[in-house]
Amino acid sequence: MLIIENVTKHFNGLPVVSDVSLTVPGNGFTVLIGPSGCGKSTLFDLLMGVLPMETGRIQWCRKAVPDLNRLAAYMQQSDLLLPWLGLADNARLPADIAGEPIKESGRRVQDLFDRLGLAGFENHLPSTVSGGMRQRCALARTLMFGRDIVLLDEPLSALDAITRRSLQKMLGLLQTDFNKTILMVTHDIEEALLLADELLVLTPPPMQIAARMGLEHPKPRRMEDLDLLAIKNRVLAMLQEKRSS
Ligand SMILES: Nc1ncnc2c1ncn2[C@@H]1O[C@H](COP(=O)(O)OP(=O)(O)OP(=O)(O)O)[C@@H](O)[C@H]1O
Repeated sequence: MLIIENVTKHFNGLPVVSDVSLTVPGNGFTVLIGPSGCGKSTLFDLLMGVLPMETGRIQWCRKAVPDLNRLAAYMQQSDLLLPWLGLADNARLPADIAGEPIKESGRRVQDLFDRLGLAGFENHLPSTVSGGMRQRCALARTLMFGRDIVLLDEPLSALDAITRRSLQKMLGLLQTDFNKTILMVTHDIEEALLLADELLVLTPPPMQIAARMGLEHPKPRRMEDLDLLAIKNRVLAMLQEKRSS
């Protein structure tokens, strides 16, 4: 279980993240949804140890840890693939940096490429494949870190709606097939409702958690589900109210 308690951060004296606490059960999928600029990237930078926390504690598997730097893999909006490397070499980078033998890392990459629908594209350069394929490669690279926790910072926001839906299924695999503990931020309410076990609605800055909703609907989910549609409307109303208050 990942426990995050009382995280606070100011920039230039102004609060950006204000006393945020949340828990992600092992193999859980928690989604943060909030308005643009509410501090989501700052929160992830704090969790990853990129920025120092002013207050806050993190626990993983009942042990206090300073940050998630060595425990979590972080996937961002931009695929950050190196343009001069083929897709398989891009995905293998974390293993290369860790000094893993190429035979072993090559086998792991091939397994991921088979499961993520990238088989046959191992040697393609990023510029020669679609945005969806590049993000699948970025997902494979994230999985190559072999970490138990995955932080997803709007990983699909640069994609068109149809590609996005197919990639959402793939993000679901992180939980069902790869057994990860996942914390994701997104602006897309439907994406949140399709994937989350718990949905946390954020306030405009300074970031606080305005509402916590458990979603026990079996997965895979469909947005046609009337109950999910009702929750979507509730979350939308909440976000609009927070924006205007
Ligand atoms: N290094 C910094 N110095 C000063 N202010 C900063 C710094 N980094 C972020 N901010 C401010 O903190 C607030 C939150 O920024 P952050 O990038 O975390 O938001 P976000 O929710 O990830 O935004 P978006 O949804 O647009 O990606 C913004 O008002 C931003 O201008």
